[in-house]
Amino acid sequence: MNIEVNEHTVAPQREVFADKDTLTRTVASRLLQVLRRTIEADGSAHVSLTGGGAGIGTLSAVAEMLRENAETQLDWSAVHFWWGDERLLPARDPERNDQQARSALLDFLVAEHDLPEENIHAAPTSEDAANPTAAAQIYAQQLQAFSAEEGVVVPGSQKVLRLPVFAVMLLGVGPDGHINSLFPGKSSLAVSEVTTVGEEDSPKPPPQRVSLTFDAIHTAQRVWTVVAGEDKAEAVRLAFEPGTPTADIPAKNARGASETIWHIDQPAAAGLA
Ligand SMILES: O=C1O[C@H](COP(=O)(O)O)[C@@H](O)[C@H](O)[C@H]1O
Repeated sequence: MNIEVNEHTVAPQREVFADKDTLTRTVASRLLQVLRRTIEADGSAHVSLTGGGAGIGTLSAVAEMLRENAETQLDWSAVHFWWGDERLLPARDPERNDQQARSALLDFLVAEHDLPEENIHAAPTSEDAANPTAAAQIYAQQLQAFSAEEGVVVPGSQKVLRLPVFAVMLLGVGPDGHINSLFPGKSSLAVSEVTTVGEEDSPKPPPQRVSLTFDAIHTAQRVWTVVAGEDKAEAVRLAFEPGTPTADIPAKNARGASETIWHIDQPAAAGLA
């Protein structure tokens, strides 16, 4: 399978941090700044969240900063949360990315900062959808309901997708180089012109998942990877090595329409020159 990197998106910058804590606190602070600026400019802001250690760590860091400093407050009623991928499990299952995000930050925002429940756009659960394909269709409809009428053009193409414009899309990177639930060698990598795709057989449990596609990722204004830990070092090295096929390391194609930043801690950056 040959998957082309979308060269019309922005090539990645990378920033290396001493440790995961420094990384997550820096990204949390930048996220708050971008949300504030986007709300000022557009009246609302959409953000796509990720699961995984550094992704959830970033949300915990946002919560910590809000508890520490009233200066960081913003109008949370104007912020909408989505997910780049989700595990097809029952609603309250602790393995769901949305449940982990709720524990780290979202429940706190609802309770203390007037985030409306309806701004939390969880992907379908296994109670909502019988299989990943059905879940992908339902999630696509949820996204479409928040699309501008004219849709969003995938950079460098005539493809128009119906989804909100994400001010920021956070992405974790697995040790195998996966992002969202786009795993190496899977047919989901080649799915285009739609926003979502189902995965029946993820190599990382649980097997059934729903994910945004590469095309959907490329419409995000800012794509920020958050990568921590020595088990990610080989995936990070390969992602920045010119000849690596995207089908082997999907994270190579983690690129945004106006900004792409890899936030990497020292252990994960060990293989970089
Ligand atoms: O399964 C998933 O894994 C990735 C990365 O997780 P990590 O624990 O290796 O950091 C995550 O980004 C994705 O959202 C999640 O569903």
